[in-house]
Amino acid sequence: MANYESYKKSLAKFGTINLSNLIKEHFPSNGHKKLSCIITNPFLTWVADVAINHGIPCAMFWIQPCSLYAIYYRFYNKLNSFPTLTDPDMSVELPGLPLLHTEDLPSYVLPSILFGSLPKMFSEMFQNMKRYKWVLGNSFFGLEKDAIESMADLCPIKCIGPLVPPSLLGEDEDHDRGVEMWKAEDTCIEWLNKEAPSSVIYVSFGSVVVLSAKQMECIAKALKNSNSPFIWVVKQPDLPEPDGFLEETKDQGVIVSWSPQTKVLAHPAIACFITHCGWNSVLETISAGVPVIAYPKWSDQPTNAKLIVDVFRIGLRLRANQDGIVSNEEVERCIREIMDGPKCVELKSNARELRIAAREAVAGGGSSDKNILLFVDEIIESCVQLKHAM
Ligand SMILES: O=c1ccn([C@@H]2O[C@H](COP(=O)(O)OP(=O)(O)O[C@H]3O[C@H](CO)[C@@H](O)[C@H](O)[C@H]3O)[C@@H](O)[C@H]2O)c(=O)[nH]1
Repeated sequence: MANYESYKKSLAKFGTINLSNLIKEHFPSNGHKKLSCIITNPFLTWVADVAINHGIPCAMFWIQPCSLYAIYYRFYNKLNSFPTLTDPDMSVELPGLPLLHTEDLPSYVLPSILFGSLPKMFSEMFQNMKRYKWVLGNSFFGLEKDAIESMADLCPIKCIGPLVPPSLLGEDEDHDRGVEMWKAEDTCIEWLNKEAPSSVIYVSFGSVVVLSAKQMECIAKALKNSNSPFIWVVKQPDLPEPDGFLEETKDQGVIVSWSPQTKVLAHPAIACFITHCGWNSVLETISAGVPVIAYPKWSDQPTNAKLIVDVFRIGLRLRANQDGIVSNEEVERCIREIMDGPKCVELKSNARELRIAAREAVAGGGSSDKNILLFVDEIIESCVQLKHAM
């Protein structure tokens, strides 16, 4: 953590100097080329200060759900009541959101985790939102309508998402751009091609979460007992496994260290996604129309799981026992329920509807498309105003 703190400080110090130099060099104040806007993410708060110092309007691109934006804004500006050390289990009632119990709140607003580098940064940022002329969100209006509307008079957020590879939204794969964090094992797609439609469980916990050996064993046992084909992304070098798991499941599933996730989710053989609920994974599963088994760990993930179950209505949530472990029986229960249970049809149908809604949002004339055009118009407008003021 000490290293992370000094890394952050040095990034802010040298980032400020370098970005300022870059602007001075390429867009000098007496030159004819002007920077009309800087877009930054929420984790580089110093970028907004550089932009202000150079008289350039700044937009913040919020990369988690708008619901989280609303929660943090209200929390850090003390607009509503949140759990405290003396009342740690209170439920939180906020406009545009379902009633949030402690287990649904982002971990950073919990009284036990209030301190640390990220809460400090969020606190400074959310109390200084005037530095941003625009806040853009990686979501879409139809998905989080109530939360978005609840912020309209406070500090509006305009959604321009979902920002997922175009192939997930029905476009040609050639249009996909982006960087892969790690080299994906594409062979799992060949394996998927041989599986029946809607039969495969996909399991992945994103780039950060690492599960305990005990937890991995429970998941392994559940996958084996489900008798369903599976793809499981395991980043740890050693897979803690119950005796004989690899041998006994060699014809049932595939374990990869990193998958081509968006291609996997778009594949017709996928039936459901067991996920830690990172927001990118959530947007990807929504765009692919795949129902979810939610296993949130920290940060925004508990709230994302709440949204998945109670707002988007496309999934189920795993419950941990008193030791903090999700048992294999619990995982098996949710697998049975999502594959075959009474709610299965409804969850699938809701997921299909959201898939359509996501495509409509980014298509010409859709809500996200309109917002991005509006954003561009406003940038042009602010350039004109600046010119007149000079
Ligand atoms: O085998 C894999 C596993 C994941 N992915 C990709 O990796 C990304 C993972 O992103 P996300 O689902 O958001 O998870 P994290 O990497 O854990 O994201 C962090 O950042 C997110 C955005 O702020 C937060 O929502 C999460 O809580 C936080 O853990 C996605 O695009 C996946 O498609 C792959 O390509 N292959």
